[in-house]
Amino acid sequence: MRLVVAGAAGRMGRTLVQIIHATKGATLAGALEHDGSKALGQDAGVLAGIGEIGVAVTANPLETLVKADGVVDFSSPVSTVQLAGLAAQARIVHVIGTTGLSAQDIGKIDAASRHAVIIRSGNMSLGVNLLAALVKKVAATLGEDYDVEIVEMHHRMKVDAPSGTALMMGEAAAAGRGVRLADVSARGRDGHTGARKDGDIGFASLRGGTVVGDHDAIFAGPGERLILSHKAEDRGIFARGAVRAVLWGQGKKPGHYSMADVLGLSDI
Ligand SMILES: NC(=O)C1=CN([C@@H]2O[C@H](COP(=O)(O)OP(=O)(O)OC[C@H]3O[C@@H](n4cnc5c(N)ncnc54)[C@H](OP(=O)(O)O)[C@@H]3O)[C@@H](O)[C@H]2O)C=CC1
Ligand SMILES: O=C(O)C1=N[C@H](C(=O)O)C[C@H](O)C1
Repeated sequence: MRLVVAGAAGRMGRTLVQIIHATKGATLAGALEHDGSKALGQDAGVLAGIGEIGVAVTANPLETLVKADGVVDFSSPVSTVQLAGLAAQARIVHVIGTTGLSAQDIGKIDAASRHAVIIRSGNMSLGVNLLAALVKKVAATLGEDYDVEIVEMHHRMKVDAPSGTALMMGEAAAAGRGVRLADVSARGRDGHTGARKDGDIGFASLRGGTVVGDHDAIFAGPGERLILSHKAEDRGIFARGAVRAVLWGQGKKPGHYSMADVLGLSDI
């Protein structure tokens, strides 16, 4: 499968170039960055630390996508929404790892998925997707006597909060309780907030150093706490998941899929 990496000079982009290069059945057909990026014209393999592979970074998405079967995209919300439209025109698979998307952005991605196979997840790792299924089950079992708080920590360069993974955990807990996350979400507590509201799902975000991604879903009940935890140690877990997703997507019907679909976890 001929693949394009969007955000090719970024932390995830460089990891993806390494993983695609090492994956049988996948070849790197293009590397995208934004207009004005310092990486334009550089070899994507050199940027990724694997030596020259003959794929230069460009800022021409249309020209690049028409020569590909799929695009793996960990870039920025503006770029991801634009690429979803172009992937739909080119009828190729679009894997979206970008987080910090607004409801409006997701609406546009939904519209593009009428013509393209789009696989989107706030976290592409096997461990986190399994954890989300467990969070749903535990939330359904414990009910509202146990307060749910989601705590995440990431490296100092991360630009969005709460993380996409934290929101996935929140969605899973809300689904387990049969409520909408938007109705019960408590974010950014500060000052005299009053006591916690029954049924709230709370979020707290920490930033610092080089932390790849830590997430805890805490169920705090009367006299005990249950904590479901995931610690990412290497970005390779996200990149391998994304490559697995794009290969899975080839030949599927157009639609907006999740990593749970790819991993066969949707029914848990
Ligand atoms: N779903 C998952 O499993 C995971 C998701 N992520 C998410 O992926 C995204 C990227 O993360 P990370 O790699 O750490 O971030 P980086 O900032 O290191 O990488 C993003 C890259 O995309 C580039 N970019 C910005 N705009 C465009 C554009 N219009 N076209 C092409 N490239 C563009 C950036 O360029 P510049 O720096 O010059 O702005 C940068 O090189 C984030 O949203 C993050 O939360 C991260 C890890 C796992
Ligand atoms: O920006 C990151 O680094 C990460 N982003 C994703 C998120 O927002 O949850 C996934 C992972 O935690 C790393």
